[in-house]
Amino acid sequence: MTLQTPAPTALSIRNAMLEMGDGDSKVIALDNVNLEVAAGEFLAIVGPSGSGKSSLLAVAGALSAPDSGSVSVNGQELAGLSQGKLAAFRLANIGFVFQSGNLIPALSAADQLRLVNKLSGGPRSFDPLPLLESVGMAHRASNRPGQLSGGERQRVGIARALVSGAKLLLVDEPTASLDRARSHEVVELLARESREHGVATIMVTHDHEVLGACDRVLEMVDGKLSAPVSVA
Ligand SMILES: Nc1ncnc2c1ncn2[C@@H]1O[C@H](COP(=O)(O)OP(=O)(O)OP(=O)(O)O)[C@@H](O)[C@H]1O
Repeated sequence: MTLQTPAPTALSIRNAMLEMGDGDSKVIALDNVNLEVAAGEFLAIVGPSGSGKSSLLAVAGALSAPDSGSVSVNGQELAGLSQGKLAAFRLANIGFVFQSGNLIPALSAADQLRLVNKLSGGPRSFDPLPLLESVGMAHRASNRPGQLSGGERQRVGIARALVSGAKLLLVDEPTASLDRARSHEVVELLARESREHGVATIMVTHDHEVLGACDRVLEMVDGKLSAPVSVA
């Protein structure tokens, strides 16, 4: 009999509460949220507009602190870290991928990755090609974003998010501007990168067509995370 060691927890959120706005327009964006995501797991979060999905990504990514509750990433409790330490921790441990890929227009695909390596204090000998190769973009390494399709930009954005060896990847609506075939390609790529690199990936999406590639799907409603959603 082989005993499998459980994958380490990459993200742990406990009893997180977050209010947004003030006075009469105050809303509870996160209402006692509890979430654990294991290394290598690909989790999708769905839910209506305004239900708190972006707020959850912001808290998981150390971009906002919850009003109460705790967040830890790779075993590091985030509360109590100074702003400087938090920024360095974020750069080394958390990758972000946004809707449009969020690439810098003037830089080639290879230079997008080189810049992140430099900012995160990576090795001088860093070679962007293997990562670009892993997302199927090595042949476009010297192209700038304006010379790439939406799906290709997303691939470069995913490679860039993995440059510093981040073990937590936060992905916001990666397929919003893509057609069905490219959406599937991008989400399959996220699934593969999560598995192969042991990265915990949380993807917020409205695109129910791509949920089959995810290990787990949760729904957010009125700031609360529901039980798992079946995607069978
Ligand atoms: N800067 C802000 N000031 C006040 N309220 C805010 C602010 N940002 C978000 N909210 C409110 O917090 C709640 C959660 O918003 P959030 O952006 O997390 O939802 P979402 O599920 O990501 O929505 P969408 O799917 O439309 O992107 C909403 O009621 C929203 O109106």
